[in-house]
Amino acid sequence: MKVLVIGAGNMGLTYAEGMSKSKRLNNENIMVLDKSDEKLKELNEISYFDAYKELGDCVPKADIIFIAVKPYHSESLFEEIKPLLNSNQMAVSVMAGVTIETIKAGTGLSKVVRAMPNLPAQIGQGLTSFIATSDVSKEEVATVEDLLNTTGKSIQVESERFIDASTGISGSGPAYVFYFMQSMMEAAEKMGFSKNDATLLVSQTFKGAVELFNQSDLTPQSWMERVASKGGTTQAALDSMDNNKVNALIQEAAYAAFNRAVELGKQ
Ligand SMILES: NC(=O)C1=CN([C@@H]2O[C@H](COP(=O)(O)OP(=O)(O)OC[C@H]3O[C@@H](n4cnc5c(N)ncnc54)[C@H](O)[C@@H]3O)[C@@H](O)[C@H]2O)C=CC1
Ligand SMILES: O=C(O)[C@@H]1CCC=N1
Repeated sequence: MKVLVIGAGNMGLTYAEGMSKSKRLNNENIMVLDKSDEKLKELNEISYFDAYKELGDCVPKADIIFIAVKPYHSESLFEEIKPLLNSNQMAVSVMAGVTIETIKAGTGLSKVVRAMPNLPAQIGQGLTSFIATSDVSKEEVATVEDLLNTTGKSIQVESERFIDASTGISGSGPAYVFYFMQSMMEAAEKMGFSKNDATLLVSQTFKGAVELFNQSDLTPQSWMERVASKGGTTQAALDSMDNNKVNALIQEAAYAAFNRAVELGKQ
């Protein structure tokens, strides 16, 4: 089995690296293509795959083609790639908002997997949601699942709506966490801490809180109650967040990403 990754950016390279550790593939079976010359120089330095610039040199050899270009580059890529594909090949797209219908029409392929990963995939801690068309066999789904899991965990969803929904939760979600971290670091610096200390105070707090949560069966609400003493400091902060409707605003933000994914799919 040979896998080709098209688009060697954050996501494409992450998958290429993850898959290089898969028992299903060895390095000669992984091909990576990027159209940027600068990127190509970088790719040629990496030993765990073969780098390509021309679609014609690698697309016909691939069984599975991972598409990891930006959504707005998909149309031109589809035009170039379509004449080179055959019906036995499978496309796995990680592009936000690009629907299965669009991928099928653009590539002419009927075996299509649409996936939504997230950035922690870079350290093997990603979460990918995915859905496969009915032409993808059970064995092929298992293969794709194994490949996706080289970057973390995955869930197979029932309908494409959940791919767009998971874009609003897990796909874009790491940015919400960074947003919260940034705000807390700014508050720490305003209180007089150095940048280094502010960074440590916040990063270790996030790490510890997530680890506590992961090692228990408790809900976030229960953990909040364990931190907060009646009439104490945490309650003052939580009340401030409630008064400012932070919960509703976070949910609104997640829906904004979900809606944007749906909107991208209509373009
Ligand atoms: N960055 C993230 O956290 C996530 C990104 N995604 C999706 O992954 C996809 C890629 O995102 P990133 O890796 O962040 O983008 P990126 O900009 O880092 O990488 C895209 C790469 O594709 C290359 N490229 C563009 N057109 C090409 C073509 N026709 N042929 C070959 N290579 C081409 C570019 O040179 C670039 O190296 C996007 O569609 C995005 O929606 C999905 C989930 C999370
Ligand atoms: O912002 C984006 O459109 C992509 C999809 C999820 C994370 N990054």
